[in-house]
Amino acid sequence: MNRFKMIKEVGDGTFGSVWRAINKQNGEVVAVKKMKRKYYSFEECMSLREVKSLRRMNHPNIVKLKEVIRENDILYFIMEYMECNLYQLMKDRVKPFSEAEVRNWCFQIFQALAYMHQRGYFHRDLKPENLLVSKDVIKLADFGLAREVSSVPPYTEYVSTRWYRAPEVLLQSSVYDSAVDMWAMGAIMAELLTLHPLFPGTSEADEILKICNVIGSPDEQSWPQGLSLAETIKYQFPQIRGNQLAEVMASVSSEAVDLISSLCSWDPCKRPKAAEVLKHTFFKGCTFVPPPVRPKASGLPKTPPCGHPVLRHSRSLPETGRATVHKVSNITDRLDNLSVTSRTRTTPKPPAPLLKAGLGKSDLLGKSDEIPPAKRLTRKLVS
Ligand SMILES: Nc1ncnc2c1ncn2[C@@H]1O[C@H](COP(=O)(O)OP(=O)(O)OP(=O)(O)O)[C@@H](O)[C@H]1O
Repeated sequence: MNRFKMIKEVGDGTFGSVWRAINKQNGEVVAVKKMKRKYYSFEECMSLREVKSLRRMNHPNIVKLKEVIRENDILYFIMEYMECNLYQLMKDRVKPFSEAEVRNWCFQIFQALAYMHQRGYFHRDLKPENLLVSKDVIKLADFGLAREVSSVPPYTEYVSTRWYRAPEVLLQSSVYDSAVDMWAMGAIMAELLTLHPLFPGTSEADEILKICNVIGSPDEQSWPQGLSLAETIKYQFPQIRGNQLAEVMASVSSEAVDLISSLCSWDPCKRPKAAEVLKHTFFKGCTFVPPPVRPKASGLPKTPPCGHPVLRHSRSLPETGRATVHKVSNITDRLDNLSVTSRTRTTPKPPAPLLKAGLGKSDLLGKSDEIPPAKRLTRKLVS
């Protein structure tokens, strides 16, 4: 790690602290995520979800993992550096973002989601803190909870931050899919447009209550499977008609409200897929160019806002034409053979316990909301 000069801590999450650093060899500014627990073998690091999923992703709106380094049993992720996260941008704002800004960010994120969902992954912990921004480019980060769609349920571990957690996860369904990311995006979009979290539950039970208050309680018509899930865990939904989303979001366009209400549908099957969302009228005028067929345009200085062809590789690679193509494929190669450096100590260490994101216990059954201690201290518990 002495190749890197640590400049400043920029983030402290449950699993790692993130630093802005400089690669002394080439002067590149990078983000170094230093994991909090120790890793005693190379295999253990390579089986981490964050490594397994991120190394397969090569999309302009997914933060790039450049290197994985294990040194003295400490694991470091070297990532491309981003200036801030969406929560930081929101918390000091008085005036909500314009719809044009929200449209530009969300269009990019839905492209990243369409890409990863089509490749069989879903994120499971979408929240403003995990959406990183540099200028007008936004990228998905923190793949610590990402899952392969093809992985075999039941999914029993604690998943996602409560305010953005889909109802099927709150009701402890052991089978769920990429629709959980779509729910979270509905809540995030609404928060961006109003600067208030849409469902700021103080516990899991309160989270469901907050959802009912906004979209009304589910019934046999809107979500029959949800009623069965509730019955299984002996949970009784409050009977609430709910406000209209349009009332909660008074100054927001009808297109935005329509999209948010379809994303925040009780029934996961009724939520649109990311690829469908890109065609929603809210994104009218935005042009989607799927990554594999993007034109090799001359080097664009930065990610263009929606409405322009998307070719963001050139942002970090200021070459033009053929040279750009060459560099991009180098990056792909590098991702395929992601550089993993491991410097082990000679003294053997006992095997570390497997990384667990948490347990699936719920306060809906009178049990505590088992959130890792660091999460308890976050804004998620502020009502
Ligand atoms: N590539 C990056 N560039 C700049 N800042 C970053 C980068 N990656 C992460 N951060 C910052 O560090 C914070 C924590 O990072 P991350 O979410 O990866 O950690 P974590 O331990 O997995 O967190 P969580 O508690 O959400 O599980 C992020 O919210 C962000 O502000």
